[in-house]
Amino acid sequence: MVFNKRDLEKAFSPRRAKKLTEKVQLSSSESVKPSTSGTAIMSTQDTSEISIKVIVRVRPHNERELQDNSRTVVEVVDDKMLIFDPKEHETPFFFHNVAQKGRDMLKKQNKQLQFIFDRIFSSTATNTNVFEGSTKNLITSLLDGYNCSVFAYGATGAGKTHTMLGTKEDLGITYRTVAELFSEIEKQTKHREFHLGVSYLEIYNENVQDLLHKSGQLHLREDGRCGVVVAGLEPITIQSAEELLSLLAEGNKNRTQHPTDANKESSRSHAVFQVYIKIINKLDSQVQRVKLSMIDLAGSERASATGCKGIRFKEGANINKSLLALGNCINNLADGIKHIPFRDSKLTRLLKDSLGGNCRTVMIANIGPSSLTYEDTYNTLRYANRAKKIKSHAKKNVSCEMHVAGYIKIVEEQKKEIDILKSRLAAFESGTLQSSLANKPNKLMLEMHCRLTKLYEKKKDLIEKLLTLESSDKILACRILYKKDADERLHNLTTVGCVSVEEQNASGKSRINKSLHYFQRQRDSLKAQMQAIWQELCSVETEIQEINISQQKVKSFDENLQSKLSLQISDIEKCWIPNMQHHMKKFCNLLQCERQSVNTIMKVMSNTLQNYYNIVKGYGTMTDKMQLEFKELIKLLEGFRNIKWSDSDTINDEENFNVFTCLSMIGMDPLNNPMPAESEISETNDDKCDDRDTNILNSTFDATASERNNDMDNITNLCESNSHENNMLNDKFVQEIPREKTNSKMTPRKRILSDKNSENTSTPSKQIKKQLMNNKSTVQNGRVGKENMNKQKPIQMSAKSIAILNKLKSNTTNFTPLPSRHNNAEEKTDVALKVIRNKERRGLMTTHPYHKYVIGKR
Ligand SMILES: Nc1ncnc2c1ncn2[C@@H]1O[C@H](COP(=O)(O)OP(=O)(O)OP(=O)(O)O)[C@@H](O)[C@H]1O
Repeated sequence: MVFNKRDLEKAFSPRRAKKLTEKVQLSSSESVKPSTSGTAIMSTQDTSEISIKVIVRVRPHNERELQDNSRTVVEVVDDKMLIFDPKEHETPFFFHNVAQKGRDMLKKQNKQLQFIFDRIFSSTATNTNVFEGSTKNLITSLLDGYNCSVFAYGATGAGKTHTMLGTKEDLGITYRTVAELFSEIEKQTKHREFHLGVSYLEIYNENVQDLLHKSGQLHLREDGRCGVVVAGLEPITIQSAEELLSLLAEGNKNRTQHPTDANKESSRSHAVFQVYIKIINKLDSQVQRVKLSMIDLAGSERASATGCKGIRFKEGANINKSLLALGNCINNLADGIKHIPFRDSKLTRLLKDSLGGNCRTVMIANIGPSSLTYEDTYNTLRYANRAKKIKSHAKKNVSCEMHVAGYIKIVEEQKKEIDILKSRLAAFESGTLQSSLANKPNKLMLEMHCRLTKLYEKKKDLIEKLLTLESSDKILACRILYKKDADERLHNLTTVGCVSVEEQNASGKSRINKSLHYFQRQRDSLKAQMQAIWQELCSVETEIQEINISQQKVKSFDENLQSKLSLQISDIEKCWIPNMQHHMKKFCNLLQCERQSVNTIMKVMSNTLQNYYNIVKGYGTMTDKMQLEFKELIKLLEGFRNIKWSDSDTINDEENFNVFTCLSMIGMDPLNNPMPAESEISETNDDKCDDRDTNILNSTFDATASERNNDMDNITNLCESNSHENNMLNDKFVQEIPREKTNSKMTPRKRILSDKNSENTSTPSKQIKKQLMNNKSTVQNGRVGKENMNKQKPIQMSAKSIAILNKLKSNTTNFTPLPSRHNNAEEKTDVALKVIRNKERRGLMTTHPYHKYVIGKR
């Protein structure tokens, strides 16, 4: 069957199209509004529907058209609108030399049809312009995974081949598109891998032939996955756009071309150039397969125009047949009719994807400008106008291989994970789990950890309280020690010889005893508090150990929880340090106070002794021995501090020293240690006062006795190195030493001074009594030096003073008093001494001067 112009016009008749549109509008609720801008307005919500992009290109006049002086029937208004068969500039019609109104009735009326397309290229446009306005943007879609098609339609000699293939001077859009493709691929090779293959085939007389291989007739096959494929077609891999050029040239050689009246190089077949691209994403191994089809259709032709006969005529008929099928498909697609007759021709079967399927399509309608091709141009424009309404359903191509590979990968990973979990579960059930899973805290573990945290907090709190109490206890023990020292000093000075019990009681001894009792009561209270805290601490420690044991039976804590507990334990151990520091501060303050007291005592005693010395000397009762004793005393006073300091290095009983200075750390492990106070102070409650004091101060006396005994030993040694005349003084110290040195408990005090080495065999008390009587007589006889009389008049003196006085009296040698230091402290001391002496004289003194002074100072 040969199709002529009437058949084609019928196929693309706007009237027919109108009827079909009305039918569709009645049968479908979806309405398609006519496009006025070249872009169809989609009424559906399916955004994947996109219209075919329709581009019109007007070729320039060819030689024949120019020679015939034909009229231009296409006027390009702008890049989107043209007017077909525009009105001509009318020359006036004259009848009998009179210009007539109205048109020339002999002339055909101009159609003046306005067409709007996506893009219109005038006759001056180059292939570069066409490429940039048509297929350049397709490359992005192509590499995004969309199939793309470009086909050139038009009458024979309208410039389809020129647009698609071009010339050497002006390469066509096929080459330019592939060149752009390679350019884009080059930019994406870092993340994606590309494999390109090209094929070039022709449909000639309804036969499919491979233009790049001599393969004979090929057959089209429907593939459910990939659509229509050409069986036996062998794509050729290319690496650059330049390779494509040679391939196209080679293919074109094989293409069926014959000269016709309309076109010297008329293509008698539909040429289909396809680029197959396999894209592999390097990151996730995703594979995409896309296809770019570029089709140079054979031109529709009128037999009269081509002048073809015979074979050429048959060719033309086949061409028209396939184009007619294409027109029918386009009409149905544009009208939204479900049945599309793709199978009517091999061309439509091959273009199935490009027109109505998964593809982004660009149609380039080529037209001639001349009135000589008036009908062809008109038909082509109507054809293109219909094609605008076609909507394709483009979607991204994602290879099934990617899904399978992805699923395989996921399945393998999950299998590995299941194996790991199974092995962990087995280990957990067998109780040998050491993995990180085993250490993950569960609810029970978290509860245990929470309880342990609270217990450790409580333990720290209790230990801090215990250390505070222990510090207070040690300070109290030290104060008791100093009180005992004061008592001893007082005792030595007030219980000499004839001093009565009343006088002794009237001294500061009873007050000291009261203080001692008070301190002891305080220590008892502290001890009771420590006892309570200690018991609480023991119960907390027991609970901690129980939790630890039960927790270890289940499983150990994970690293995080364990490190938190370790931190708490470390905090508990460290809390000893600030408490110890605080205790040392208090202890040093106490030592400083005591040192000041002792210094004051020494000053006062030195002044007193000097006064007495002067009195005795004034009375002329100073003996040599007294004077020697005085000198030795001065020597001792001078060197006393030095000896003290050097002795501090000789402390060898470190444990006893630590009793006062160091706080114990046994609270850290209460279950394996006794309470701090119990470890240091023995419990005996025999006597009320002395024994009790002794018990309380067991540790205290041990420490200080040792220390002091060292002092005494040193002093003794020093004295022995001098002369035998020091013996009396030595004996004085020596007889005190055994009380502290040999007994941990305080022994009853010896109140009689003995001097075995003394020439005088009488007891010191007797001597004192004797001397006291002598002094009394001396005083009564008024033999008192004027100087001394002016300063003081001793009427009543304490027994100790009298004893010292007698000693001084026995010293007959002259002694120059030490130069007094004129400073404020000494002046104050002198004033205090005067007050004391006056009291002594009046017999009003009820306490020891030192004691009163010191108390007043404090
Ligand atoms: N835009 C243009 N600029 C310059 N010359 C053109 C242009 N378009 C077409 N021609 C020329 O017109 C002639 C016919 O063009 P072409 O062969 O491309 O037509 P065709 O549509 O492919 O015809 P057929 O369908 O018969 O193959 C050629 O000699 C070509 O060089």
